[in-house]
Amino acid sequence: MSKLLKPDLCVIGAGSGGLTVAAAARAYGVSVVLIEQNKMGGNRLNYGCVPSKALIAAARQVHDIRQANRFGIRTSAPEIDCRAVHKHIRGVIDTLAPNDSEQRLLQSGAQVIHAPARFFGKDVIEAGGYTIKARRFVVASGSSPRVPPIPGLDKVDFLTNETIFERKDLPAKLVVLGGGSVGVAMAQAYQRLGSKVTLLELGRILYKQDLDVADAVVSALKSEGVDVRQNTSVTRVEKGDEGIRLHLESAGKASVLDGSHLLVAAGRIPNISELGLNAAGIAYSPDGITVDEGLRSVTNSRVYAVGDVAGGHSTHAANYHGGLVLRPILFRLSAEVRHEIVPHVTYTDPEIASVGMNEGEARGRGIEHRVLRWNMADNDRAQIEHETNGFIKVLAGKNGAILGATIVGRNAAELIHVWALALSKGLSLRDMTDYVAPYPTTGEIGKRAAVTYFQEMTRKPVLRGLLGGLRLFG
Ligand SMILES: Cc1cc2nc3c(=O)[nH]c(=O)nc-3n(C[C@H](O)[C@H](O)[C@H](O)COP(=O)(O)OP(=O)(O)OC[C@H]3O[C@@H](n4cnc5c(N)ncnc54)[C@H](O)[C@@H]3O)c2cc1C
Ligand SMILES: NC(=O)c1ccc[n+]([C@@H]2O[C@H](COP(=O)([O-])OP(=O)(O)OC[C@H]3O[C@@H](n4cnc5c(N)ncnc54)[C@H](O)[C@@H]3O)[C@@H](O)[C@H]2O)c1
Repeated sequence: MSKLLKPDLCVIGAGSGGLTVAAAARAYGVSVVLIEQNKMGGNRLNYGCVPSKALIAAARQVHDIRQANRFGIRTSAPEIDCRAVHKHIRGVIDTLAPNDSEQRLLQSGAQVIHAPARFFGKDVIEAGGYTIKARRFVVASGSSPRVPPIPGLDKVDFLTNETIFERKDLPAKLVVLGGGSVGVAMAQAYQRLGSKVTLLELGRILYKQDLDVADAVVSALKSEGVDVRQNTSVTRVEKGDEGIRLHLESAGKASVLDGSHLLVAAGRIPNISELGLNAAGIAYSPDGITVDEGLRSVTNSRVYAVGDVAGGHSTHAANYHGGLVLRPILFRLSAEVRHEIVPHVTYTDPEIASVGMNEGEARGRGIEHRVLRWNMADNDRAQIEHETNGFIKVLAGKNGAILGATIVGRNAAELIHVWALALSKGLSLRDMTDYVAPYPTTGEIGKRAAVTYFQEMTRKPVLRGLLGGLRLFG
């Protein structure tokens, strides 16, 4: 006999999206039941952002040591202690875990159930011996690694983001399948740590980025020794002498590639199949739960969806979604997702950070634009730091409107903040020149790019004539 709970709000999933909703709702005193079937903190803490960035940080240290001679500092080749690297990754997760813990939610007054949740009606969920009838539901069930239907893949061992960070040893010959944000970052990190990495991509690497942006990363990967193969498909996988053998096809030519390990980073699938969505009349597609602009299910008005299951692709998108759905749920206010203000980052070196439209999108949509560009090589701080690989591209619309910005370079994600704010607040290129930038900083590239928008104006004969006239007055 299951116990009946009747909270105001029931949240499925304790990842970034679900935790944001649950914690904020509790802060307003709303009764909340949160259901999580696996680890608190979801993908971000356990299998995604945190462990991957911790690994990348370790790999960056190795790279920087190898590059130290640029500053006149001689070092010997760094020795990598894989167990200690794993301990560092684990340590970061353990340090951050209390923020997402059950204890913290319990202290806030939420009830946490550890079990798979499933809808059994329009407003009923069952989980772990409880029946939960809530006024509103938020589905924040996230996504899982997509495993492509490659013959033989189901018969060999392969790694995904859910298993690779658990390893205490280094894959000797790592094959990475998929050249999206995850694949490229992992390929570079493992190569830096000492693996021999091959990166396989069906189409082009980082296909959502402009070609010049993606090329900056491809060149960096190649220069560091990663074997990058684009437009390459895997026709079959089997066990091989070294661990795994992949049969490849590229431009009509077949070849064979042996590796010790295979990392599948070929995209994500939303976690919807176990939720009983049909029983609740919740419409869905292969992309996730079908929601309106306010993230409400288009077919069940009691239900909202946030994060990866609602088409988000990042922790910050999940957090943003989480904050947004509280407006209608708690205050009966309207809400609308502004997709154009959500930044995207690829954590390679150089890093790629963007917000708003890129050049390809503007062209594809026939939107009038100008590209304002400033190279890292023309920035004093970048020269000082020997980090000259990269640039900023700002997309200017009519009357100095900002359509988007993409930054390529070390710590680009830190530099995109101001552009994310600009898009969020509707600032103009004039605004982006109208502040004092500290010198020497790489952030100056943004202001320099924005200034180029006004260069034509300084050459206008009318303005020059006016200046000449003013000089006559002494
Ligand atoms: C390798 C990697 C690196 C990444 N790095 C970054 C990064 O640096 N920055 C960034 O912003 N994004 C990054 N992302 C993306 C980011 O991790 C996700 O977008 C984010 O975690 C999504 O949060 P979420 O709350 O939607 O889902 P999740 O974090 O996936 O949480 C969903 C939770 O729901 C639970 N759940 C699912 N179904 C049920 C059910 N039926 N009952 C109960 N519980 C259920 C799951 O167990 C899970 O804990 C990365 C992704 C990967 C794979
Ligand atoms: N900072 C961030 O916001 C951040 C950082 C990392 C990841 N993420 C998110 O995590 C998610 C997962 O990233 P991802 O890189 O796995 O997915 P992705 O969809 O970005 O890229 C997957 C790539 O795999 C390729 N691919 C698919 N099948 C293949 C096959 N059979 N052989 C070779 N290549 C194949 C695709 O062509 C594509 O380029 C994305 O939604 C991403 O936005 C976000």
